[in-house]
Amino acid sequence: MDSQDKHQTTKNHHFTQAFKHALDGILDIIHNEPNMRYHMIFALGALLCGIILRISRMDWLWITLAIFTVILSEFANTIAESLSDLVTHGRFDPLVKRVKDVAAGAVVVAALFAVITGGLVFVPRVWTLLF
Ligand SMILES: Nc1ncnc2c1ncn2[C@@H]1O[C@H](COP(=O)(O)OP(=O)(O)OP(=O)(O)O)[C@@H](O)[C@H]1O
Repeated sequence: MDSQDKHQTTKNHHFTQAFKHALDGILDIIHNEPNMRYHMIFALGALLCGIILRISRMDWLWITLAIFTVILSEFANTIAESLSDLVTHGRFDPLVKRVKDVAAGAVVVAALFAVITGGLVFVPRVWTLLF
């Protein structure tokens, strides 16, 4: 990243520049949001279980959907938090409380979807293996 890029406020000039900034965003959220790292560890666990238990193509679709739903909800949550902090600078605001709580709720709902999906896919397979 050159010094001009660091303080860029204009539109991206080409695809590689846009992609690099998108990559910066992904690395930033992984580096700065512990919850994102937990989501990724769980996702890796689900992928390993899928490989070990040889789940079907349809089950892979559900597991992938669940993983990306949780990850995207964490992106949305982080965007909401960052914009809120930008506006309030640490000052309490009831509307910001609502924004942050609703955004956090979205992550919980997505995580619930992932837990249910994982349960529906993996539990019957483990059950058949054990009994
Ligand atoms: N400026 C504010 N005004 C009102 N309420 C706030 C404000 N900042 C934080 N809060 C309240 O504190 C809670 C925690 O805020 P914070 O920004 O630390 O989110 P978090 O859920 O801990 O973040 P993360 O998703 O990174 O764990 C929010 O859900 C909200 O209820």
